[in-house]
Amino acid sequence: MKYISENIDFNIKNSAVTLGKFDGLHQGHQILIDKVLSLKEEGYTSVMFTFLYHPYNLFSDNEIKLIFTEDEKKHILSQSGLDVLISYPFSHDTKNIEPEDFIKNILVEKLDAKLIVVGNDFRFGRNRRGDINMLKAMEDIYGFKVISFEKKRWEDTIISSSVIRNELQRGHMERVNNLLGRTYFIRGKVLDGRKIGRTIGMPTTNLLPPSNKLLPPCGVYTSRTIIDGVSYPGMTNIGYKPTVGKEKEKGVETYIFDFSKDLYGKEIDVELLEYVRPEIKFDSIEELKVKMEEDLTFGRKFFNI
Ligand SMILES: Cc1cc2nc3c(=O)[nH]c(=O)nc-3n(C[C@H](O)[C@H](O)[C@H](O)COP(=O)(O)O)c2cc1C
Ligand SMILES: Nc1ncnc2c1ncn2[C@@H]1O[C@H](COP(=O)(O)OP(=O)(O)OP(=O)(O)O)[C@@H](O)[C@H]1O
Repeated sequence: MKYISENIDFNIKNSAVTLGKFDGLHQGHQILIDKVLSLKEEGYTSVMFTFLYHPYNLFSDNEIKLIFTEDEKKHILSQSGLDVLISYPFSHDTKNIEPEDFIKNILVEKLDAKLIVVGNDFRFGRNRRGDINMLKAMEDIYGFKVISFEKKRWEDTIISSSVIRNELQRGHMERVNNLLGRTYFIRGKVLDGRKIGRTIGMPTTNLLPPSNKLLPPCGVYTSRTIIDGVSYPGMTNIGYKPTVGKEKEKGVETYIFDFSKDLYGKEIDVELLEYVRPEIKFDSIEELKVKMEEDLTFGRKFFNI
């Protein structure tokens, strides 16, 4: 997969392009991705056009945190067969582009779009004035075709990134994973912890996600860790480790069942399955150790191991 970001001087030919923010690459997004992939088989260049920063970040002090960071998104899409991912810089200029100019300057001139694949509520350009009716009205002028989809639902809920972010902030992992249609994960390089885990007989892997990664509430979760394509069950603590001297950053620490290889420096994905309990500040490491043993017993039952 070709990845284009920051650079706005690209020139792609004969494309089938899907447009949007695509945070989470959820089931609804997947319909559009599958469509451009099927058009790839017909000879089109399959493209996802998205913006590098979540559009709200530029205009509010509160950074919008993402279900999947740019790296995680690239990781998922690089395995999908998509030809090109464009993360267009989101600046004041981009925000203020008139929708007609977006169609002409970007979709037609830079992407040579022949097919434009979007959800039926897709809006774009200054004041979100552009929509599928505007795109359809320009089909004959520019020689492209618009393919639009009804918004996919899960049970009674219309799936969207905002709904999933909301559930994630409440720690409703099963719901998050159902809405996503994939398992939420945190990708990162394994860091050195304080190495206290080893001394209490529980070696763990520590990840420190970037500040714009949306994490669920602090607490213990059942998890699966993907290492070199192999999935290992475990128990993950999300939080600040208050018992052993509070960390400044919210971290992701995992005990993997029956695993003893050294993982320092390795890139892993930690998938979260279910919330188990809150993170607790214990009065002693001994009490923490007892609780962690209980977590592992719970986990072994959960995974049937
Ligand atoms: C399953 C699990 C549950 C944990 N629960 C808590 C907790 O409730 N409170 C806490 O302060 N730390 C908790 N921790 C973090 C421990 O403090 C940490 O594993 C230990 O101090 C070792 O840290 P180190 O890897 O930095 O050496 C938990 C860790 C795991 C793996
Ligand atoms: N449930 C869905 N079913 C089908 N298409 C969808 C669905 N949700 C979004 N899309 C389409 O996927 C593309 C990317 O969507 P985008 O990420 O911009 O919106 P979203 O997932 O609804 O997020 P937000 O909650 O931030 O609006 C758009 O073309 C959008 O219309």
